[in-house]
Amino acid sequence: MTAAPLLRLEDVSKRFVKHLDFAEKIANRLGAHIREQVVHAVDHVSFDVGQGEVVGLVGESGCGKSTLGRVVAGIHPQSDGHVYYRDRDVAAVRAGEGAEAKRYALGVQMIFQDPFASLNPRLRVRDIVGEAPRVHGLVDEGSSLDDYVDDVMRRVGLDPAFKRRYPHQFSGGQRQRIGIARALAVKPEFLVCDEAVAALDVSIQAQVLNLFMDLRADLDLTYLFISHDLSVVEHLSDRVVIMYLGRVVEIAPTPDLFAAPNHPYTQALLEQVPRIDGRKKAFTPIKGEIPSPLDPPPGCHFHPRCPHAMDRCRVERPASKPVGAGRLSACHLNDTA
Ligand SMILES: Nc1ncnc2c1ncn2[C@@H]1O[C@H](COP(=O)(O)OP(=O)(O)OP(=O)(O)O)[C@@H](O)[C@H]1O
Repeated sequence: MTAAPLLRLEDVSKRFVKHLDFAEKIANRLGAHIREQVVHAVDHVSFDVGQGEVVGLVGESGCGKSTLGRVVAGIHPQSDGHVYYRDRDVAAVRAGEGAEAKRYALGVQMIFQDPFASLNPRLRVRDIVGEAPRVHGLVDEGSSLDDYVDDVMRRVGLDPAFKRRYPHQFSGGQRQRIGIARALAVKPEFLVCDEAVAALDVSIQAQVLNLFMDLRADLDLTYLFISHDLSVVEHLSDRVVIMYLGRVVEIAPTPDLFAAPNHPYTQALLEQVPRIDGRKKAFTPIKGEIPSPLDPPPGCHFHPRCPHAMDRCRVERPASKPVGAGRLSACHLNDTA
C-alpha cells in the first residue's frame, strides 16, 4: 500500500456479554450454575486503510464483520486496542467533543444492508437527506437546503423531483441510493458499507456497485466494504481482509488473493465463488459448521474445518506473518513450507 493510512486498527477487540435470560435466572435460583457468557466478536484485529483505498472485509455470517464496521464508524466502542484516524487515537478524539470529534463523526459514515430499516418511514427524502447538513450547518450561506439536497440526490442518480416522497414509494435500489445520499450529505471521507448490496437483485447490485466506484473517483472517498461474498468485493477492492470467528486470517492485494489464496479458509471461500470465465467451478461448501463464537475452538479457530490441520493448529494460535509483498496470513502451514 502506498497511500498514508487514513484508518489504522491496532489490536482491536470487541466483546459482548450475553446476559442471562429470564429462564436461565430462574434455573439459577433452582440451583443451576449458568454463567453469563462472553462473545469475542472481534479478537485482536490489526490492519490499516489508506487514503482513497477500498478495502474489502469478507467472512461468513457471525465472524464479526459488522461489529468491526461499527467500531470503525464509532457506533460501538472497542473493548481493547486502538483505532487511529489520521494518526489520532479516536477514543481521545471522541472524548474531546470538539471540532475534531465532529469531524470524525461526520467524516466516517456507515451504509447499511437494509435501507428500509435504516430510513425513517415518516420522513420525506428531502428531510432524510437534508436533516444532518441543516443541523451541522453544512449548507453554504446564500444557497438553500433544497438546492443542497437536489445536488446530493443527483449525485447518487435520484431525480430531485421525487424529494417529497417517502421511502416506501421507492424501489429497493432507489432506497439504497437514498441511504447513500444521506451518508454523502455530510461530506464524509470514509464510508463503511455493511453488506450494502446484499439485499438487492443482482442487476441492481451491479448498478449500486458502479455508483460506489463513481463516487470514489469523484469525491476521493475511502471505503471499508463489508461483504460475506468474495465476488462482490473482487472488482471493487484494492485489498481484501478475510475474517474468521473474530480474527483476521489473511490480508492481500485483491488480484494476489484471487490468484493464489494463502490461508486454507480463503482457499475454501474462493472455491465457493462462481467464476465468470465460463469454467464455472462446482459449488463446494466449506466442510463443517461455523463454531460458536461463545466457545471458539482453541489454537487456530479454523482447525476443525481445515483439511490441512496439524497437531499444532489445535493448540497454538497462528500469528499473522508476511507471505509476500503486502500480504499477511495467519497459518502454521507457512512455517513448515
Ligand atoms: N449487540 C450484540 N450483543 C451481543 N452479541 C452480539 C452483538 N452484536 C453482535 N454480536 C455477536 O457477535 C458475533 C459477530 O456478529 P457480527 O454481526 O459482527 O458478525 P457478521 O460477520 O457481521 O455476521 P452477519 O453478516 O450475520 O451480521 C455474533 O456471534 C453475534 O451474535
